[in-house]
Amino acid sequence: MSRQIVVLGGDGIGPEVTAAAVTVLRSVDRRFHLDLQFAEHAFGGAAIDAHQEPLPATTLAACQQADAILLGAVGGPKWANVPVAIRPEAGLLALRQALGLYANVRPLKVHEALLDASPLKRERIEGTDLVVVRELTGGIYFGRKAREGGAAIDECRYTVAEIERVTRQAARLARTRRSRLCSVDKANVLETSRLWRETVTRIMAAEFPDVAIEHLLVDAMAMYLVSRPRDFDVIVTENLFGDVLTDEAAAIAGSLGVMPSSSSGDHGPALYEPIHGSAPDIAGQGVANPMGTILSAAMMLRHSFAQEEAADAIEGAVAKAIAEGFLTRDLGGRCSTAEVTAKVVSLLEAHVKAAA
Ligand SMILES: NC(=O)c1ccc[n+]([C@@H]2O[C@H](COP(=O)([O-])OP(=O)(O)OC[C@H]3O[C@@H](n4cnc5c(N)ncnc54)[C@H](O)[C@@H]3O)[C@@H](O)[C@H]2O)c1
Ligand SMILES: CC(C)[C@H](C(=O)O)[C@@H](O)C(=O)O
Ligand SMILES: [Mg+2]
Repeated sequence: MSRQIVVLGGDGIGPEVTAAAVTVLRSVDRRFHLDLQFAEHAFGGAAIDAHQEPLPATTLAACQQADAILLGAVGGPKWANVPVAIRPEAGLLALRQALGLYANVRPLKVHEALLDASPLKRERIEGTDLVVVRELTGGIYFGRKAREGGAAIDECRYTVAEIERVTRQAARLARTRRSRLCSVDKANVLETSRLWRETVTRIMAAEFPDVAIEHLLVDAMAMYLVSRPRDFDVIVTENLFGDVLTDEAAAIAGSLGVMPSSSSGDHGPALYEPIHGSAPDIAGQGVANPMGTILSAAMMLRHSFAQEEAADAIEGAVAKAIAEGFLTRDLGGRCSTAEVTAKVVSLLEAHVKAAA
């Protein structure tokens, strides 16, 4: 049974990091016989250039029929002035919405060898192991947007059902970990946040009495995340807060370049992408850190294809490459994208031979 993976490289360093992850997946495939098939499709700014729209119908149809999707990143200065409705980022939001990918899982585990790559003190961050579950298809990102008179409007709207389903995903994930959930909102000011807090409280009491729940305001959370990150297990929050807090969390990991993610809904294929953007400042130089995308590919093997062993092998190889100092510039190293990728592949091959 072959597995169809749609690859959306996108823009800037996007195609560089997806190519690295595909190289790693092909290597794993040779050892674990997963029968992975890859098909690349136009997306983001590259699709605007070729087809005048960031999410062409053919790309969306291919994604809908895929078993999983691997995405690099979209956007960049070249498309800064295209009409808002067809910006590269609008294509990404449209894809998330069309596929119903409401639960975006962004894990953060600090690697021992990267403790000094973080701007934070090592004794504060050592042992950090948390996951942010970011609501991805609601909130201010998808509300009504308008210009009226001299003003601009971005409506923030959440339904009870949207909050319930992401809470359940986060609580189920917490059960597989340390059974602690922290819900982040701004319930002292926002009506959507008051509904968020009420709903999370009700679902947790009724369905997850075994999972400890705490509620924090987002401004305090922004501070706790860097002052006591070890205290958190699973964090659940709305779309915009999750976007901001996870880039902040990347500073704990050492770089945005190492943070993976998965986005899934109740049906259909899930999407896997690093949390970083197209990094126009380093695009085309061959120095992008491919680890976030490679680790996203490991999440794909685990969650979409139930290939625990293959996923563990990739994560183990990335950890070993880090421990042996095969690092790109963002982590203080001198390796190119290709050198890091080749190292991960050679460690994977050695690992599989040793296990055989
Ligand atoms: N999911 C996505 O497609 C996505 C996510 C975030 C931003 N964006 C878009 O990307 C464009 C650039 O945004 P930005 O500059 O604010 O954020 P960015 O994440 O692209 O870059 C921020 C900084 O981190 C560095 N960086 C990011 N990923 C890296 C990697 N893998 N290796 C080494 N360094 C890395 C960059 O060089 C830059 O200095 C914008 O158009 C934005 O909308 C897209
Ligand atoms: C590019 C942008 C639309 C996107 C977001 O805000 O969701 C990005 O920052 C992310 O974190 O995936
Ligand atoms: Mg972001």
